Amino acid sequence: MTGGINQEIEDLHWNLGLLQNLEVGLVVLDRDSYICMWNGFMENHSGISASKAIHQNLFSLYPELPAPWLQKQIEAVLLLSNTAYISWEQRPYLFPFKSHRPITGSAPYMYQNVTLIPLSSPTGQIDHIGILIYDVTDNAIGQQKLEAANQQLQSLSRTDGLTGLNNRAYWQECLEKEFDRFARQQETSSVIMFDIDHFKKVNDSYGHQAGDMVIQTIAQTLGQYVRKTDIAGRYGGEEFGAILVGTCGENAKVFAERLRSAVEATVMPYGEHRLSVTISVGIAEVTFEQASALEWLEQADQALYTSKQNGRNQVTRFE
Ligand SMILES: Nc1nc2c(ncn2[C@@H]2O[C@H](COP(=O)(O)OP(=O)(O)OP(=O)(O)O)[C@@H](O)[C@H]2O)c(=O)[nH]1
Repeated sequence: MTGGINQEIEDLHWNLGLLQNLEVGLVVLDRDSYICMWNGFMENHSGISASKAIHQNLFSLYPELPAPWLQKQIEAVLLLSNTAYISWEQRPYLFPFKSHRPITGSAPYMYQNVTLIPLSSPTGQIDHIGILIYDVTDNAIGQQKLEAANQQLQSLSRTDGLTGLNNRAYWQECLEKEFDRFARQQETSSVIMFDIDHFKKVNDSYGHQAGDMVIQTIAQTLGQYVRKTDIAGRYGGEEFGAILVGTCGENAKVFAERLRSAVEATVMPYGEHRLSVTISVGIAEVTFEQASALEWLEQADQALYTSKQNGRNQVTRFE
């Protein structure tokens, strides 16, 4: 019998030793949030010894904690007798511990997953709560880096390399979205397409590099003229498009005329040369008669063709 008790005490001693040295934070609170256990991990990262922490109210000891939120979580765990998990994605950390990992030196604090466990007494009553703090800084930083890389990749896959505008595939995707939005919300929009006039001559006379520089300059002008909500793109070699969100055909014509005259007035120095070009523009407003975004685009393209036919350097609205 005595041996049994001795064995139990020994087991308890071992268990406490393990909990004390666990690479996980362990805090046990009573129903009034007074600390009953504060393991080595908590001591190391908080700088507060167990002898100082135990018998203290957690929220008095740690005023930085999000008290109303944590109290609500604790109450729910005690009431429902259910374990609660809080991931770093919901709340990056509970205890404001510094990150000590050398490879994640960029993390200002330790990211934490937190588990709240209801603890029952020998009589079966839930009168304590265990808080486990897992240091997930490496995972969190890894995931954040991956997300940033994905975002960068996505942005690259949508961007035209020469001009920095949206590329054709992404721009067309936006046009389709705008067409669907019109079907749902009936808010008008217009699309403009434009093409640099006699661009072949620029390449032939000054070389491909000069041609590229002209394309970049026109793209910049377009970028300066569109609103933040508009979507500008490079459709092809020297052809551009812009979705003028919430703009009727009449106002799109005013916009296009301004853009046309700005391009005409732009002088582009290239070596000892001063280059200038003009653009032909086509406009189409979205309508219920169009069966698809493609038909909407084709109407703008037809209007652009009319501008070319009628002598270039002009704006035509599809009627
Ligand atoms: N420098 C450069 N040239 C390009 C690029 N993409 C297409 N081009 C050139 O753009 C020219 C387009 O010529 P065309 O389609 O005949 O039209 P244009 O000379 O502009 O004449 P119009 O459109 O009828 O006024 C071709 O010479 C293409 O090689 C590019 O990225 N850079």
